[in-house]
Amino acid sequence: MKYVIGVDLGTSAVKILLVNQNGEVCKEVSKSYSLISEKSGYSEQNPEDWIEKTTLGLVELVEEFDGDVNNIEGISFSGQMHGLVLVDQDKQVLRNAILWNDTRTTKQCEEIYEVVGKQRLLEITKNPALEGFTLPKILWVKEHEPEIFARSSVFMLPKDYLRYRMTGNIHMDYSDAAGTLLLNVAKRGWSHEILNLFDLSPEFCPPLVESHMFVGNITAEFAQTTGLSETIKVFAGGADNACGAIGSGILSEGKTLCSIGTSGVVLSYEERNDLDFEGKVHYFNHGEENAYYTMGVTLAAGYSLSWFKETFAKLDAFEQLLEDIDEVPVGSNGLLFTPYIVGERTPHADSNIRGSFIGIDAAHERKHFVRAVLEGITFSLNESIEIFRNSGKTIDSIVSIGGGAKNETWLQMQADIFNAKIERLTSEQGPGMGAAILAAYGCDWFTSLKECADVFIQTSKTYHPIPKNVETYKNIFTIYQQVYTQTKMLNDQLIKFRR
Ligand SMILES: Nc1ncnc2c1ncn2[C@@H]1O[C@H](COP(=O)(O)OP(=O)(O)O)[C@@H](O)[C@H]1O
Ligand SMILES: O=C(CO)[C@@H](O)[C@H](O)COP(=O)(O)O
Repeated sequence: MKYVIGVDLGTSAVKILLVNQNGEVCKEVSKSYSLISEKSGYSEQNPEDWIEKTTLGLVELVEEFDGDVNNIEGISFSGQMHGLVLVDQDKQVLRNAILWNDTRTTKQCEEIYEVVGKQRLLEITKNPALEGFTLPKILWVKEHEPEIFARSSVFMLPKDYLRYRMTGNIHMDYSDAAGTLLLNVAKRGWSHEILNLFDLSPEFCPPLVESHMFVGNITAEFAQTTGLSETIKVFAGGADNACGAIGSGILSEGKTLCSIGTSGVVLSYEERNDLDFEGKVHYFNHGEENAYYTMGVTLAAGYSLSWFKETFAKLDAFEQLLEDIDEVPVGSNGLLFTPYIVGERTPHADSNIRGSFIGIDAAHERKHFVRAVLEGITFSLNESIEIFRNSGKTIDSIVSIGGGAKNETWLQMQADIFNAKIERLTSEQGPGMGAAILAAYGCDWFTSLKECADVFIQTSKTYHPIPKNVETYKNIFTIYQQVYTQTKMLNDQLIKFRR
């Protein structure tokens, strides 16, 4: 039997899957790392933590593998998007990576609109200037840490840096490059127009490759440290959402994905690169050649739940925290939560807005708050689904993945709030599975990603909307949608008190 490895370099942890030729997950390893948040709006990670934890994970995986390591033929990657890693001439990391959920760059986003023009930016990159994207982070370092910027020779995204440390080769794939605001998404090349406008040289950007492309072997040193074979083929990999889509079979028109990780996304496959969503949703290159996807993003989806757990129930596991939410009726007895705890992206691109609990009653217990958090996150994702439906898409069936797909009540809640059938897969590790599929296709086990996905991916359970709940949630959703506008001004006034 042959095997491939899918590495998902997430925000909360690196998750590594060993998958055989039948698509069975033979081993799963997860190693977590933390976020560094110096002040409100800042979110960083030390790239060395990614290397250390991935290496540890691979060592564990190889140690517990009872087959011949030479049969582990390929490895590929899925990575948290947009994070800026800057290295110098000697490829030494110059500062912590600034992550996708860091919102310090509102001023740089305004500068991008002024310099490029909003319409032109949309024409080239298909996306608006959002704090989370990479170009604003590059401009922030240029302005605030000029001595660091002057020493930088090339930028990378998180999984590209990990792959560089494993192979010694630097590349970036189209699906991840699409989230930098430096790529001409339709023409699939770095935008020299945008690079010139910001005085950035083309050498600052890594060579572009397809996600399934072979980009080298691991170094002898990395092979020795991990126990992997030096002959293992390394394939580029993709953005976590592109990989999540591949790993959930979102490889043809009409397929929709809901992924609840640290962030939450609703994503739809697009064959075409010339649709106009006016920047209301993200429009990126897929990990499949010449395909695209559109996507709405809730910045703090799983993060809202983990924030609640860390703050109010540190010692409980997620399973314990969620064990009594079934006792709380739909609508959490009038308690409403908005998950804007680090600002928001879709539909309100607003780095200043913050979350709220509305309707706190003396009768509410912890379980009501927990259920309200889950409902608020799901309402936020439903706003993206509404945008897709309003643009003419039919969304009646959604594949749900990510940490959020671990809980049955939450899956039923998704069916009821989205008013769509929810499919849970045998593994909720969509991005890791997508990376494994890229490696399997790269190894020529299959003639297309789709053929591989058909073998590797199975639905384990389907959740159907319950009409009575759908009706209740519809009514509460209209109240939820008002909270943003009703609390916007209050939050703006509170900014000066944030640290
Ligand atoms: N048992 C569980 N039930 C529901 N949600 C969970 C559970 N375990 C983890 N989560 C949620 O999943 C999130 C992590 O999901 P994951 O897909 O691993 O994220 P990432 O790829 O961003 O690292 C956590 O923030 C948490 O909110
Ligand atoms: O910023 C985005 C997408 O634009 C995020 O989806 C990141 O890619 C992080 O993903 P998770 O760690 O939540 O999976």
